[in-house]
Amino acid sequence: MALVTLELTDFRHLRGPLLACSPGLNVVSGDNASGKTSLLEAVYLLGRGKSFRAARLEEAIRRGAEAWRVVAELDIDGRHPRLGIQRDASGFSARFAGEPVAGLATLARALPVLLLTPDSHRLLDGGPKQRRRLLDWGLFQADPAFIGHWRRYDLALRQRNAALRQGVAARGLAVWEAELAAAALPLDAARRGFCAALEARLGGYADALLDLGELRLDYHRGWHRERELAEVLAEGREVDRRFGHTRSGPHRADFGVRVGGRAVAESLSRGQHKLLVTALVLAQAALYRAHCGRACTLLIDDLPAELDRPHRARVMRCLAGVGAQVFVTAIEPASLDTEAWEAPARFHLDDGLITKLI
Ligand SMILES: Nc1ncnc2c1ncn2[C@@H]1O[C@H](COP(=O)(O)OP(=O)(O)OP(=O)(O)O)[C@@H](O)[C@H]1O
Repeated sequence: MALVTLELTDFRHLRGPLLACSPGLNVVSGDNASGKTSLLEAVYLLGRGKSFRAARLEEAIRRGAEAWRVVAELDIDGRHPRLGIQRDASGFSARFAGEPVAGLATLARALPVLLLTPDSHRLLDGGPKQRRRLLDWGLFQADPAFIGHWRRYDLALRQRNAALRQGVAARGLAVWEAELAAAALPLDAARRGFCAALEARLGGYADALLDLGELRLDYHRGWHRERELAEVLAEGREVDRRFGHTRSGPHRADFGVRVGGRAVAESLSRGQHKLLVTALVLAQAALYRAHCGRACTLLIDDLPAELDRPHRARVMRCLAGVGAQVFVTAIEPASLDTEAWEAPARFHLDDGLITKLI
């Protein structure tokens, strides 16, 4: 799975010809505000249908224009379908292989993208939502049944929350609690298994990038580890009523990384933090490959930031070995060691104008 070509129309200030991408490394260089992050944003939008930097997609419409469009030719096991997205006055729409796309799941399957930005440290030291998303994206890709488990649980959760707010009596709540507890089981089992697989890969990448010593990934399922969820929900009814929502269950799941027995937030430098998050994303890309038998597309914004030359070289070597299509941005392309890559594509940006360097 890879982007073969990319065509941008009125997407922020980006302009230029159809871009022929490498299935391996793509280096995107340019000064500050030249459009490097915008280029990654366009690719991310193709695979996720959401931006990582703007809540409102109309913000990306070039000033003075009425719509933006991003179209790519993909390579999926030798087939070459087109994937196109646009945001115009009527909203966001997408087409894949000539058909309108109804949900984001189609985009995510067509172009699996993973992202690393200078803000990605939040994955480890921010709230649990991003970590749950990481697990669920991986499971969504790896296990066709996962989305069904997730939807069943989500529906039961919304029903119980609505019942709590409507003051439904205990007997009525118990019906949703039984369903919630049943729906929680496959979700929890899938996440637990995924965390174990992620931990196994993470150790290898963390060793290659950081020399930290023993590293643990602790999975928290979202309710007391020795209790049945139905019991916990029944006991917590009155407090849940006051809060207006369900406080226990897989929607509160999380994981944490510990190094030498200590939480990472307490013990690592910023550079080490970045390397550990990089190791986590590499582990995710490797797992995607192992589960799906294909490459995903890795987007890395400002790779050199906060890393010294030896560590940048280590990251580039690990990236070359993970078997993904990679887009990296850098102000100075010479700061990236591309020796391990065959025929990287190089793009340069100058105030939004993209040129491919030969
Ligand atoms: N809707 C838009 N229309 C036109 N130009 C836009 C729009 N949105 C953003 N820009 C321009 O894009 C520029 C920012 O681009 P971007 O953040 O992609 O640059 P960058 O190369 O990643 O920068 P840095 O290296 O500083 O992070 C801004 O200067 C802004 O003027």
